[in-house]
Amino acid sequence: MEITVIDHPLVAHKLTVLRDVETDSPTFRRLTEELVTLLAYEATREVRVNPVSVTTPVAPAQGVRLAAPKPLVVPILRAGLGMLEGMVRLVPTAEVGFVGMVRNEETLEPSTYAERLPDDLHGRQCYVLDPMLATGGTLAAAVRFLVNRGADHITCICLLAAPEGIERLTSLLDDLKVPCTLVLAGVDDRLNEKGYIVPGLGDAGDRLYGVV
Ligand SMILES: O=P(O)(O)OC[C@H]1O[C@H](OP(=O)(O)OP(=O)(O)O)[C@H](O)[C@@H]1O
Ligand SMILES: O=c1cc[nH]c(=O)[nH]1
Ligand SMILES: [Mg+2]
Repeated sequence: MEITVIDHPLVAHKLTVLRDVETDSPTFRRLTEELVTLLAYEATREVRVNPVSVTTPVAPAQGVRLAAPKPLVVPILRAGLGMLEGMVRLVPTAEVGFVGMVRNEETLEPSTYAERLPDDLHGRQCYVLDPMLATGGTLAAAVRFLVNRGADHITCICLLAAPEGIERLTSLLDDLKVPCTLVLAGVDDRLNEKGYIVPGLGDAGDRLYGVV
């Protein structure tokens, strides 16, 4: 798996404010969207395009347009939903599918409670959105789900990861037959005994939408 950690002062600045326990939900939501737009610029470097010709007011010109089928953006509910606007701002013609997953806070195992995706993903480039890659179980299950449906190119966009989670994700997806890349704003120190990223930013879903 190809892994890119974005090294940019604006990303570092926004991530720092996002982490701050004093940052309120409206600001957290806005910063999440802004960060995703910055990460998406790098994450879409391999998006498929076709050559096209257009005519400018002055002369014919050669260019490119996004290829069909359209890219599919898949936020992992709940917290990944906070990343959706920032992503579709950059790729407005993308389609959007949804997967709802929650991690059991005792066992740290993910379970899927909702899914609304095209049945057939053959030939689709998929962009999976989830702010937190902690143990890696949730993201690995989501990627596996999309590949089993036929997706042939996966890009995961996360804000923060733990080194243990990246290692586990890589090993869980070791046998994947399609290209899979991971784009991140930062890699933190470790996981704590509750499976939270340290220093992290706490529970991303709760900070976006409130404690449930
Ligand atoms: O890498 P893992 O150890 O699997 O954990 C990461 C997952 O945990 C969080 O979601 P959570 O289960 O809290 O659901 P939520 O988005 O509804 O808050 C986060 O958004 C990831 O989906
Ligand atoms: O640090 C963490 C780990 C899992 N989920 C979160 O929202 N934060
Ligand atoms: Mg949560």
